[in-house]
Amino acid sequence: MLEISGLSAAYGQLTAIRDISLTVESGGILAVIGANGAGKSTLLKTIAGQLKATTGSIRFDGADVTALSTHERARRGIVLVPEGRRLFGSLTVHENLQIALSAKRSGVWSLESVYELFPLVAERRRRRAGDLSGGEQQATAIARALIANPAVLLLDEVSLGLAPAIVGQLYDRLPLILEQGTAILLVEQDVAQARRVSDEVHCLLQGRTSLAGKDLDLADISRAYFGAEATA
Ligand SMILES: Nc1ncnc2c1ncn2[C@@H]1O[C@H](COP(=O)(O)OP(=O)(O)OP(=O)(O)O)[C@@H](O)[C@H]1O
Repeated sequence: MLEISGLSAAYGQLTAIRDISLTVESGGILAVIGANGAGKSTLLKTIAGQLKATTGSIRFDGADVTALSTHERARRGIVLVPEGRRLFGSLTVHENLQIALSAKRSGVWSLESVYELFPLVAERRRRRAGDLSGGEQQATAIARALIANPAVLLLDEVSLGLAPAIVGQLYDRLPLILEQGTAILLVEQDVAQARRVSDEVHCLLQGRTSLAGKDLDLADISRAYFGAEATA
């Protein structure tokens, strides 16, 4: 469904990702791991169209979307939940979700069904988003993205700043999203979480793929994550 080939992207002179290739199938889940600054967020931003690719291609549902705008990619079903959640803090949870209705594609996800998926978000619907806990905000951000009925959901560091128990609860919802045929590409610094929830792990080191595959050995992941020198 999503096929990235030889993808590179840069901020001015700084090339942040180089020659990345990966594939995510419909209903599949792939986790991108790596240390701070490895290029994980850059990869998601480039796939979502917020950053222009300098080389390589992004194919989605059989079409080349590399040159399309963020808006057009979203219309086709590529939806990003950015790092930091970016909710409208002064609006209620319900209002934040209502805004997403304007970008709604057809599918099972609606206000009712995302409230069912995240009962805590439903309970907090009349609260200002800025007053919610980090976990509640993250659930709201995922709910907002789902309302668009994405074909592929890009999740940037769901666990950032959250207690492990909350992260576990959020990740436990993912199989219900995958069941609908949505693919998920997520970024995660926590290797154990990444391995637990994904079919496949893709490790970045200084912008390049250092390891990728299924059922990877922990020692290999550690070398790929930190670089060979760090573990030597
Ligand atoms: N807006 C930007 N302008 C310039 N350089 C940037 C920008 N955003 C990121 N970078 C640089 O690009 C590289 C990759 O950053 P990126 O945020 O993609 O890494 P990351 O793996 O997501 O790390 P983190 O876990 O810290 O978010 C880093 O060297 C970073 O300093």
